[in-house]
Amino acid sequence: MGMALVLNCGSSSVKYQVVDTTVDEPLAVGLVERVTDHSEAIRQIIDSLSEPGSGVDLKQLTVVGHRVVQGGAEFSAPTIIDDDVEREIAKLSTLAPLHNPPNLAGITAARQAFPQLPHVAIFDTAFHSTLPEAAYTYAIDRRVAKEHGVRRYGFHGTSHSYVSRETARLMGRPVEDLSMIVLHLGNGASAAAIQGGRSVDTSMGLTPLEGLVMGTRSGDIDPAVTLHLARTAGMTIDEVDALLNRRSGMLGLTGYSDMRDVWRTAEEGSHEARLGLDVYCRRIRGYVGQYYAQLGHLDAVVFTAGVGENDDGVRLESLAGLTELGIEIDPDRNAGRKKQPTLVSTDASRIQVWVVPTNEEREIALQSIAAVS
Ligand SMILES: Nc1ncnc2c1ncn2[C@@H]1O[C@H](COP(=O)(O)OP(=O)(O)O)[C@@H](O)[C@H]1O
Ligand SMILES: CC(=O)OP(=O)(O)O
Ligand SMILES: [Mg+2]
Repeated sequence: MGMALVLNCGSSSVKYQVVDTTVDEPLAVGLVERVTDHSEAIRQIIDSLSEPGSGVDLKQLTVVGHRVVQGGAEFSAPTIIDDDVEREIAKLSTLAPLHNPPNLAGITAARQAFPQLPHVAIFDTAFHSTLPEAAYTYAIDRRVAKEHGVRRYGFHGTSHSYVSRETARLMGRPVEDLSMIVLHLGNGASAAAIQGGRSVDTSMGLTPLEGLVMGTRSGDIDPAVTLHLARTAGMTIDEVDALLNRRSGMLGLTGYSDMRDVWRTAEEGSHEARLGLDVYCRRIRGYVGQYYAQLGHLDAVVFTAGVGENDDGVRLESLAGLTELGIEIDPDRNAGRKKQPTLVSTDASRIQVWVVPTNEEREIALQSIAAVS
């Protein structure tokens, strides 16, 4: 039992929740957008929670839980934060350049605001620590890989873990008996193959750049694209980094990183927007096929996060044409945004397709409270 303030500090936003384990709904939930200064954002959050009528008594807090994206090989469990842990998280920033720096800024500001409380880091990478060696190993010189820690880590683990357990519960079967593919499609996006509740493959790699097409990130490309741009276009490493992480994906293809804008312009007749959607959905379909083959048996495909929960067009198009593989969406069940878990496959579909809203903040709260109990 306990009460947690959860901070999910992103590159441009801070999401927060106050969670009491004895209550299903959060006591407070919010989002501060267009954040440039995380100390300032956290001060704003604390001010608004301190107001009478906020529904929260901050004196009741027992822990502050922080989302940290990259935990590297060091962290595979919830970790109580001290100065050493903060330094380790800072060192891992090169392996999650859009994420660990804001995560850390949030930790520093919150430790100053609540010095008397324990602070716990919950890592995106932790759930993927079960990846088999063959799934996390890149086919490069193994001495170079070992010396520089080059391997696949995987991200969005808190979401993949929560959503896979929630899906098993909804299907009325033990998660230990199920094989599923979870598609976390937010601004960042990743697929995970989950067997018996354990992650056995995932599309993000050393950093959150690999895999699916995302809002501003390219996902999979030939690594020689980087070399080519450096050699023939004279781009620096930092320029290529910014290109692939910040100016690619849907933004690079269509001019918009938000799927609502992409659909709108596609419907207005933009060829680029329509092509962007085709590239996005084709990549998802490819990963579903790949993970289906790796798992050998599949019970469910699950959509979650901003795009997965809200974008019926992406769901429909990415799983189109898979009836022979036992995957068939029902267009009527699929239609619309899903605020609640929803079965969207036909009754004839051998493999169930679900939309299950994620709740990273609640999961972080529960894990943080457990870590200090
Ligand atoms: N109604 C909607 N229809 C289609 N896409 C949506 C809708 N609402 C949100 N999205 C998509 O969800 C994305 C944000 O997803 P989210 O999971 O909140 O991302 P993050 O946690 O990375 O900020 C937006 O960029 C947008 O593409
Ligand atoms: C790891 C990652 O890509 O996170 P987000 O989707 O929040 O950007
Ligand atoms: Mg997210």
